[in-house]
Amino acid sequence: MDSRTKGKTVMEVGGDGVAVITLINPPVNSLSFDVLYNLKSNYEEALSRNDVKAIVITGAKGKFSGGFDISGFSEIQKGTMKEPKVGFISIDIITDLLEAARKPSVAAIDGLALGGGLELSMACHARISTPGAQLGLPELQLGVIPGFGGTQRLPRLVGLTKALEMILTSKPVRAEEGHSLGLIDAVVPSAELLTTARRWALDIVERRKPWITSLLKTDKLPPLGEAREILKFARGQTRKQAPNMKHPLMCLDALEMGIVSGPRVGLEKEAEVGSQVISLDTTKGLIHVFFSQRGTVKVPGVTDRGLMPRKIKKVAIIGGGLMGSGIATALILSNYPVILKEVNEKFLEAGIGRVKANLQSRVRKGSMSKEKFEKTMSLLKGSLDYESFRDVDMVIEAVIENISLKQQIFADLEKYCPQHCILASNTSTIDLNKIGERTKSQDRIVGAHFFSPAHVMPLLEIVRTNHTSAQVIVDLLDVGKKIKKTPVVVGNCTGFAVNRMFFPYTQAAMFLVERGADPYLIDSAVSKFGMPMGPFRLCDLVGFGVAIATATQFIENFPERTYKSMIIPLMQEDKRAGEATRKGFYLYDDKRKAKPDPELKKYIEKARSISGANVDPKLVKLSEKEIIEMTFFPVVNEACRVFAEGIAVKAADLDIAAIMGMGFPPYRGGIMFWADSIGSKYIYSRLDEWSKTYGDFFKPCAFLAERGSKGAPLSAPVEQARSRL
Ligand SMILES: C[C@H](O)CC(=O)SCCNC(=O)CCNC(=O)[C@H](O)C(C)(C)COP(=O)(O)OP(=O)(O)OC[C@H]1O[C@@H](n2cnc3c(N)ncnc32)[C@H](O)[C@@H]1OP(=O)(O)O
Repeated sequence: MDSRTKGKTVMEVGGDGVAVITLINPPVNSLSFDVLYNLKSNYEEALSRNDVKAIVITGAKGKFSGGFDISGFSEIQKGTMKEPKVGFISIDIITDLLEAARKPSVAAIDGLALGGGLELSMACHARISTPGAQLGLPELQLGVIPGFGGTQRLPRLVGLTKALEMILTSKPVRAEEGHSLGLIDAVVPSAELLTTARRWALDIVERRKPWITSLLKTDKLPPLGEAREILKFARGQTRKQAPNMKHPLMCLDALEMGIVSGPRVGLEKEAEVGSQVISLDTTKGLIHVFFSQRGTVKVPGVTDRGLMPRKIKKVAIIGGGLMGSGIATALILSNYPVILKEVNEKFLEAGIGRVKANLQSRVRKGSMSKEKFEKTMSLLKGSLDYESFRDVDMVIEAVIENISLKQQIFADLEKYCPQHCILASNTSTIDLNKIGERTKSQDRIVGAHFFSPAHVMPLLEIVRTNHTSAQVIVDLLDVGKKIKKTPVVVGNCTGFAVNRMFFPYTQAAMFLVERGADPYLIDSAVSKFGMPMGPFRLCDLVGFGVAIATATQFIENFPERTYKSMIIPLMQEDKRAGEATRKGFYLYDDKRKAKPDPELKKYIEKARSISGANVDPKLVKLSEKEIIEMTFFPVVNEACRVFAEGIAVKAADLDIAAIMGMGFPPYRGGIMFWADSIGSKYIYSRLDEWSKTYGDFFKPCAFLAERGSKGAPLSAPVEQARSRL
């Protein structure tokens, strides 16, 4: 393969008259323009050759295709690649050359057919699949739309409602379900895939099997009036669920056009919309997230050294509280045998009870069978001492945030655990060097910071000190992958990446409220921006105990830039501690529904009198845009510090950490990507102005000042920074 080309196809014509075209573009046989143009040439040749009666398309090495080559979108966005004529791939090649050909095509699907891969197969006249293959149109998740005819062919094959579900949720179905839906014609074992597909193709030629053109099917489509109602409902839901995104509605436009005006017009609309969405900001953000998420496991100096992960056969967890039990749940769900250690029978029972409850909720929702529940629970053993730690490969400490307690635990672990055992702490804020002060084997100490609830939240912050060995990081990256978390490797500091970046977020909100801004308007603006909830609702959710403990760590470590507000401590004095006490910034009813509380004013006024802050008429009337800037630019500022200090190796890691750890909207690409979309110059100038008026809390850091003065992107690599990693 030419090093400049991306992938190819090969065609082999058998003595039976079937031309087998294989898509080759490792690792997922994505459809790059090179692959697509090769496919076109193969078709032209196959159609002109007298010895070819039918065509089978398949993918190399057990994968049909993961869809269009997503890096092609990035290149079009950057202008480094020219987009082909609108409709060239979907209409000229896939529809007019392939689907309308005089010779039939059969798709032989192994492993997966996603996005453009499934669309290509739907233009074939039959689809044969291996068991368990994943079939789906996940394009909306990337900010694009199915652009190779998927908006037209999927509803015609599986019906409108199911097609909408598959497209709008981006969730794939398995081959077996695809078969019952009519998307797949037969499911056969991998070893029989090609022979079945060849025979099927010849059967179509001989008219022993039907020659079906998906685009012309109408039997699965509802009558027009009903279709319009279904689409109207889908639009309403989409507007509610994705209010800041245009592309899902644009996708529905293409789908509806095909139903109302016929599939050819639909294809044209799809091609037009497909081209328009590429330049949307939300699309740029989502595509950046796709690659950044996969990039977190590439850690320079660690994953490029040829180290292989060691097998972790057994894990011990110390502490069965909310975090410990959540981590235990995540591990046993991925088949790791786990020992859960507690200090007494009562706590141990409670810890095991929490794990049980986590799994039972899956049984109740129908996502886990009773047998699987029993089997999974059998992987968990309780313990009150360290005797059973003699053969564990990894320990995760998850006790309360008390430094001397953790130091004692780590010193004990060194005595009981085998030499190779990884010693991890789930601390969310405490410096790991302090935790390991009384431990000799510093190279085995690492942070494994999960987010609550640990069995649900997708992020795992892997924290390394100057001493942590590369092997330990490689091992933990592998565990992270096995328990289906996205790991981000960060350096050691108070709060690590996520908590540190986001500590100014709540503080900025407190600052604004003490100066007269309405907390409920702040929450509403932040929710509209795309966060799952605003800062005040979040404080209520995590509870004021946690909020105060975290704030204390920051006040101690970064006093020069901490805004100290008394609002939370004053409320806590009155036994208002958040959602758990049914009162915090909001009042909560039996169903935990939040409603504003007029009494809140009292606490704000009292806090104001303690801090000596005055109501500022400018801040009372902030627009939503200004609220977002004043709450998130301090976050950007802290993210810049984290990046400049080398706590994160890549700005993109901070994007993923913000999205997965704090719920920053993925379609904004993450905190640094979003900041760059606004521009460092503007962010710097706003923070600089506020710091002059309101103090050092807003003071731009040196990194931001330097990049802002030049208008340079914040995400560009830090060359000179002394990495702490
Ligand atoms: C016009 C059309 O309608 C538009 C489209 O088709 S858009 C594309 C639609 N397809 C998708 O969204 C599928 C995206 N891919 C995936 O979901 C997953 O990669 C997968 C399920 C295919 C495989 O998952 P998994 O085995 O865990 O491997 P994963 O780590 O995700 O990917 C392996 C590599 O393939 C790359 N890759 C996967 N799909 C790709 C694609 N469609 N284009 C380019 N690269 C792709 C990944 O970036 C990664 O590269 P790396 O090793 O250099 O980091």
